[in-house]
Amino acid sequence: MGTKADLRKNLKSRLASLSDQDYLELSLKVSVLLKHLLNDLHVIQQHLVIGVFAPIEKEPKWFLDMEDELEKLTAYPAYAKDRMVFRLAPRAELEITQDFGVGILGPKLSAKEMTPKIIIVPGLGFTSDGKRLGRGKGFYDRYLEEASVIKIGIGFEMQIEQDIPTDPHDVKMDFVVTDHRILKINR
Ligand SMILES: Nc1nc2c(c(=O)[nH]1)N(C=O)[C@@H](CNc1ccc(C(=O)N[C@@H](CCC(=O)O)C(=O)O)cc1)CN2
Ligand SMILES: Nc1ncnc2c1ncn2[C@@H]1O[C@H](COP(=O)(O)OP(=O)(O)OP(=O)(O)O)[C@@H](O)[C@H]1O
Repeated sequence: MGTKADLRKNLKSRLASLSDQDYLELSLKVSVLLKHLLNDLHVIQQHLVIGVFAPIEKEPKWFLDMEDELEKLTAYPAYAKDRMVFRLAPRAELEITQDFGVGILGPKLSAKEMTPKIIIVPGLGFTSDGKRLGRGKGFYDRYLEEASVIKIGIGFEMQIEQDIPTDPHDVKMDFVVTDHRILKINR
């Protein structure tokens, strides 16, 4: 098994090879399965705030098949003194920010800070037993360390690895959703 850095490079080039059309088709499949999982978790009936993300690069467009009611429950990552918090906002109210050092859509500073009950976690790679490889900044690992929250990793089937090198601070997912399947991790 290589290092995290090697694996990141490998996964990034795999994703870069996805055509725009495949990216959209696979995203739609991810979104359909994620919708089923969120229904099973009674997100809308129970008004559970859900931490999501504004996709960058080839992260799945998880929202393509979502119900409109979900928009009232979405909270997006925001930078706060070196750590990440979540602020409630519908997708239409996001604005471009450079707060994390790269241009990403994020909530306005006036948006209400919330503690999500469920977090949709982006990643460069996942394993079927819930390991995750992120972009190497540690924002999610540091946030998830303190939060007792249901963690749903999402990515394309091509991002599923046999194994991923981990450090003690790496946090495991409770579910991994791809374009093919919903993996429930038993821990
Ligand atoms: N969509 C999305 N939102 C997110 C994250 C994420 O991974 N994806 N984050 C997850 O932490 C946080 C932001 N942190 C980020 C850190 C690095 C990069 C990034 O694109 N890094 C480049 C390298 C840039 C550089 O180091 O100069 C890269 O990975 O190619 C993006 C987001 C919160 N919001
Ligand atoms: N719980 C933590 N406490 C302290 N430092 C941490 C913690 N989690 C991660 N870090 C630090 O963050 C950096 C990046 O960690 P790592 O390579 O595991 O990130 P990642 O999981 O790929 O990224 P991300 O979580 O942002 O998507 C490392 O230097 C690590 O020491």
